[in-house]
Amino acid sequence: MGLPRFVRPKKGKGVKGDLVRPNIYVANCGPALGISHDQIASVFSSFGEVHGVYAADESGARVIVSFSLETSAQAALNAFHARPCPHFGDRTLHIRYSLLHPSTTTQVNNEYVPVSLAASVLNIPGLYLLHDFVSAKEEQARIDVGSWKSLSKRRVQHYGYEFCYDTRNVDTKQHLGELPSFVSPIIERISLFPILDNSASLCLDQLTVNEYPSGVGLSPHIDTHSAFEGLIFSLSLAGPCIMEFRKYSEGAVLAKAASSTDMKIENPDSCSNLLRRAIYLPPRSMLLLSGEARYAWHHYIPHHKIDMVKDSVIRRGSRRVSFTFRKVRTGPCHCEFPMYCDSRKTKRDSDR
Ligand SMILES: O=C(O)CCC(=O)C(=O)O
Ligand SMILES: [Fe+2]
Repeated sequence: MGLPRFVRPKKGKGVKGDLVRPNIYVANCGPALGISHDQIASVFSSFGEVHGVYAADESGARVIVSFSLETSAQAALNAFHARPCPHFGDRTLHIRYSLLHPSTTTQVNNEYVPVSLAASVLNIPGLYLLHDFVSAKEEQARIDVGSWKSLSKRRVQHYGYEFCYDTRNVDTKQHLGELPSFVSPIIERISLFPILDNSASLCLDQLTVNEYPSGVGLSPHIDTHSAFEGLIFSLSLAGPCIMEFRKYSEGAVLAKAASSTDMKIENPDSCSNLLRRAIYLPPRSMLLLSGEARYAWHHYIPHHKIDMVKDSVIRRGSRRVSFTFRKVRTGPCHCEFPMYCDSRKTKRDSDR
C-alpha cells in the first residue's frame, strides 16, 4: 500500500462550515462499487468544474473529487454528505474536505506494481497480448481516419453502435451500420487469434476508437457485462501505455451488489484488499480480454507522462490511439462471475 495522494485536513480546518477546500474525499463511491470515475466526474460537475477524480486509496470505494473552485466543493458537500444520492442508486455518501499531499505529486509510475512485458507472466486467466499485430505502415494508415468527438480529456469515435458513457452501455436499437472497411484486415487477423477455437462466432460489431493525449489515462472499469460479449480486443497505435488490472476483494464487490439501504456496507473500510498487475502495451500490439480478465478484473490506464517499465523510463511523449473491438450483447450476461455482473444485479433488484 502506498501513501495516499490526499490527506485529511488537520482538525478544525476544512471541516464543514470552516476553511473550505476545493478537494473533497467521498467514501462509499468508486469503481469497486460499480461507479466509474467518469460517472463520478459527471455527477459532481453539476456543482462546478471538476479537475479530476482520483482513487483516495486502494479500496476502489473511496475517491477524491477535485474541483477548480472551493465553492463547488462546498456546494457538493452540503448537497450530498450523509444522504442517499439518487445518481448512485441512493447510496449514502460520506464526504469531507481533503488536502493534496505534497510529497506524492511525482508523475513517475505506479510505485507499487511492477510492469510486465508479457501477459503470460501476469497470472490473469484470459489475458493475452500479441506484439506487432499490425505493421508500422498499417498503423499510419489507420490512425486518423474518421471524425472525432471530444470528451473532457480525450477524443473518441464509435462505429457499429454508439457507446454512452453515462450508462456505460450501448443503445442496441440504434445501429450505426457495419464497421468501416479500413478495419476489415484487422478483423480478419483477429479471427486468426491463436486461442480462439470458434472464430466464426466472433461477429465483432462495435468499435470504439480512443485518442489519449500524452499522459491521459482511463479510469478503472470493467466493460459492462450486459453491454458486450466475452471477448474484447484492443489495438494500441501511435504511443505506448501501461495498463493496470485490478481485482477487488469479495467484500468490495458484495458492497456493490448491496443497495444503499443495506447499512452494513456503509463503512467500506473492510474492502481494502485488491490484486494489482500491470502490463506494458507497446504501439501496434493487440490485447485480448477474455474470461476472468474480461469479466472480473478492472482495467485502468494510469494518468502518467512517465512510466517505469523494468529498469527503463518510458515517456508517453505522444498521443496513444486505441481501437477497441467488441460484440454487442443482445440478452443478459450468463458469465461465470456473477459477483461482477450487472445482469445478475438487475435481476436481484427486480426480485426485491
Ligand atoms: O484504450 C484502450 O486500450 C482501452 C479502452 C477501453 O478500455 C474501453 O474503451 O473500454
Ligand atoms: Fe474497457
